[in-house]
Amino acid sequence: MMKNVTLVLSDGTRFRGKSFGYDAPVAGEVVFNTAMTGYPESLTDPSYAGQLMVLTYPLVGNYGVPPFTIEADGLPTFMESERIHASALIVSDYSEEYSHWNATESLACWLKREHVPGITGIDTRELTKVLREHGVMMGKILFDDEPDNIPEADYEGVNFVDRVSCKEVIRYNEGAGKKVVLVDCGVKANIIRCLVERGVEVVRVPWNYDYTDMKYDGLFLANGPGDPDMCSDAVEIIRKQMSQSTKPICGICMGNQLLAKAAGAEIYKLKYGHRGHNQPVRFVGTKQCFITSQNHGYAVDANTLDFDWEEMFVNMNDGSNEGIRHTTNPWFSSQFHPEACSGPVDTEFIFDMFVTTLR
Ligand SMILES: NC(=O)CC[C@H](N)C(=O)O
Repeated sequence: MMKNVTLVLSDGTRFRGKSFGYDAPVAGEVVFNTAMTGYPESLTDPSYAGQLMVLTYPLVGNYGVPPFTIEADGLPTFMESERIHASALIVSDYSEEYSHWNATESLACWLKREHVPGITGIDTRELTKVLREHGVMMGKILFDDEPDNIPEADYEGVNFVDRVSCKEVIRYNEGAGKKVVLVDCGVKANIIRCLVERGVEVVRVPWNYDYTDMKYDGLFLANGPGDPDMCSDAVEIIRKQMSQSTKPICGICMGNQLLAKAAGAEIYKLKYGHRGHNQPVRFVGTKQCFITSQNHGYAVDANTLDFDWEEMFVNMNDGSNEGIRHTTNPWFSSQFHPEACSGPVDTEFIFDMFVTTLR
């Protein structure tokens, strides 16, 4: 029997639903994602740490969950990390039946095993309208048969990157050729896969590791959860690296924000963020538009970029920054996810640009 639950937003708005995942109350930042598919990838994306993920696509669970297998290179075959990072999943209509060639279990089983609450029967269209008007809010999932005795969650003041980053150095593709230091703020596996596939050696280091005395050919700044202002240690190290050499640097999402901060620019919080598979971005200086996969709540204030930096991509919906580049050095980054997983793969050329600059 599914238990009755209530989702309570910080402005007091309530939504009634049923629990289909792990039965436990939870609090976090409520954010919506407009993608039609990709719940295994999104749930395991470490950038969702601390967030209750609302899917606007109504029917969820109908293709089940792929197996958790690990490849010879140490990366999961179908997931973006070792576990679910989102604090909960909120859907309109959970499908108990599932069918897919690669499914080995249901979404409900997976959520239960990973101790992650999932709720269904929520009017996600109404909920999304509330979040769009008000902006993202903190929220709680409460069980009707239990008193509200969980503490309010904090989001902005928490260093989620420190929680999800690796704790020691991990190497992939050793001896392959050009060596890339990957700063793990909460890296998605497909960023590593995209680098490994292009024949580079990847040295994955914790977010606050000082790599500036190491021997390597390029620096890659990964995605990660929470407020980039929590990562000043990483910013200082990037700044040190930029003052020492003109080695190539590339960043994705949190990586874009950290590179911008290292360059002296400011970050602000978007009203409700960009999460989904169909965010249009324009490649500045061209008439090319790409449909991109995104998951971020903060953005770079392009007006605060120094004279030797410029915008590389701009969001065509709201004009916000989607990437920056240095005017002379091979330093650039994207706010969107060129590695997809899930979402369109049209911007994977960012990895080619980076690997070309290494050579
Ligand atoms: N996917 C990411 O790297 C997200 C970056 C940052 N946590 C944000 O929300 O903007």
